[in-house]
Amino acid sequence: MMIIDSIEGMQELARQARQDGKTIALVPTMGYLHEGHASLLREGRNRADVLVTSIFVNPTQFGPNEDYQSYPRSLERDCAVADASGVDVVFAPGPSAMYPAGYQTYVDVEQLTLPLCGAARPGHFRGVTTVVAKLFNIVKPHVALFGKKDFQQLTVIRRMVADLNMDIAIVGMPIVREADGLALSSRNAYLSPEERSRALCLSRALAAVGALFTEGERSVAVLRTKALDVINEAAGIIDYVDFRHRESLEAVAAADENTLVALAVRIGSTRLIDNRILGEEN
Ligand SMILES: Nc1ncnc2c1ncn2[C@@H]1O[C@H](COP(=O)(O)OP(=O)(O)OP(=O)(O)O)[C@@H](O)[C@H]1O
Ligand SMILES: CC(C)(CO)[C@@H](O)C(=O)[O-]
Ligand code: BAL
Repeated sequence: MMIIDSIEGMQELARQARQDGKTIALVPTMGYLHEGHASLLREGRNRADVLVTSIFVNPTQFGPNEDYQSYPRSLERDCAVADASGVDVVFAPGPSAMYPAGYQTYVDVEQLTLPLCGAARPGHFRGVTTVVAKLFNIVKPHVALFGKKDFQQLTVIRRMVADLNMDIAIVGMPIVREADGLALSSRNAYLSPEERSRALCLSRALAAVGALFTEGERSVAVLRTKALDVINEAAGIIDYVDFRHRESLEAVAAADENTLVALAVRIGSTRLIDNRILGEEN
């Protein structure tokens, strides 16, 4: 496995691979890799000749009062996970290589970034789409894989790829959870043992909503109240609990199989997200 930190080095490797007729898969990450990332890497391994993962904590997607500085980082550990998952190249550029002095170009997807995490984190998706577009230009993948845990991010990236005619297949991967239901997240590392157990309210709220839906309940007001009850009981601070169409992300008043239930909750100072589609298992 190679570790590349220079943009030119990565571009040259990608250019050569394409010239040799090889396909490239990219799994973009912010590092501190866990089993959720590993599931994306294993699928990427199946889908292309050359598997690249990027590790870059992207400053432009963090707000001024967010956790850019404290975000967990461990390149050595990440390289071990990447290697064990069949990665050929870890691309780990520094912030000044990605955003040199004078940098002033951004990619903005409009309506899809207005609700949910876009409303809660102004400017977040502008940073995400910008860095993902840059990574696509540097790594030149044929296919890129993203987790459904960040469901809105996946939707926004699909829109960007379609709107800007990027010739890249986007693959959405299922949410990987701990045995008790907690969605794996690098930010879980911030949780104390007591917070870790309260953090189960996210997946439990989604399960409770799913169970009511299966029993026939379709009123978003009723389903939402159920989720709020579960989260409030665990003293979670609600950022949003929202019911939206899975593709348009428009708000719905009555739930159906295509309804996305998305939530963001703070447990102590840690902000966690989770979601489910009502017609699906996960
Ligand atoms: N539990 C998970 N299951 C499936 N995919 C995941 C999971 N967690 C993260 N991913 C995916 O891995 C990719 C990189 O995500 P990222 O590095 O931000 O990890 P993260 O654990 O989501 O971190 P954070 O704590 O910042 O939310 C994204 O496409 C994300 O959706
Ligand atoms: C896609 C991404 C790597 C862009 O920085 C990030 O938002 C993430 O890890 O989900
Ligand atoms: N997984 C999305 C990255 C972020 O929260 O900034």
